[in-house]
Amino acid sequence: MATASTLEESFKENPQSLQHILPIDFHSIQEVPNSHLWPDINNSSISHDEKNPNVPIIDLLAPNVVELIGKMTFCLASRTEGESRFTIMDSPLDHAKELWPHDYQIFCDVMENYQKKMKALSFQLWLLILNYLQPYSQEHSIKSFESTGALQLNSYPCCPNPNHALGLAPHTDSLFLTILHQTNNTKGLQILKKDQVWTSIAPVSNDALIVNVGHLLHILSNGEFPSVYHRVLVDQTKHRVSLAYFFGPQVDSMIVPLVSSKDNVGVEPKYRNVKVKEYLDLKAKHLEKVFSMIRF
Ligand SMILES: O=C(O)CCC(=O)C(=O)O
Ligand SMILES: [Fe+2]
Repeated sequence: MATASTLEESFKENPQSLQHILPIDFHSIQEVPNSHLWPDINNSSISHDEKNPNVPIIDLLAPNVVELIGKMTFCLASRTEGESRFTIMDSPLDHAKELWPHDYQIFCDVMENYQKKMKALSFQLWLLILNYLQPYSQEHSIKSFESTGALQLNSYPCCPNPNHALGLAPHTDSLFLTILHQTNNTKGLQILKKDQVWTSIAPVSNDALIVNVGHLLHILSNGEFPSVYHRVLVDQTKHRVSLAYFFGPQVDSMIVPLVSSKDNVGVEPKYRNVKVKEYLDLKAKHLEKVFSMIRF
């Protein structure tokens, strides 16, 4: 089998995460079909907490931004869900031409511009995080690594029975950071807090973005920036759309837990070194169990 050398090839080689998506016609259904029922969405051990959790809101222009970034304890992060997804890597041109043969340019321009802005923002956040993790490091190799990114457009149609269906099943994101924009002022995103309570993350304002830590940053930071389980609920009357920009390293990079900063002297790495490609393959096969597979 050919070895993937880009994120895009790696996604194509590992389509497992899409295998259990069963498309349904949202216009014709009156009830959630059995294939899409989730029996325990609001059961007692996993309750639905409406209060906004203690998610830090960080102004990137604040003078103490590096310190504030270090306080990020919640960050955002199977799918037989009632959701549609469209993933864009680099140019959406081919897909857009198929969808709108005569009118694809505006969409492409907006998407390319959005990706460019998200890439720049991700890189800015990435440097702040590295400055926090390794404040005294002269090591520039990880700071100047080649990044990759993908933009995913998520659409969650109204659902006749939102208590028995999920928009997106519980998962953690894989790469370094996900920058999420929720539109229409419609909530749906929930994170699993340490006490095992699912908690809604309502949109704060139109110009606030949600930053979610992915598994690879969790490993690189030796657990200092933990990735968080999250899922998406659906709504009976509101259609929700979100844009998730995934930012990460090239698939041939090696992720080595950073344990050499001043504060971390004497700290043992909790995870073994892992190549991004190997990690993505393991995650595609074993989903969330991948974490225990690379933990010491
Ligand atoms: O739609 C959302 O709020 C979350 C999307 C998400 O978690 C993902 O695309 O990985
Ligand atoms: Fe996610």
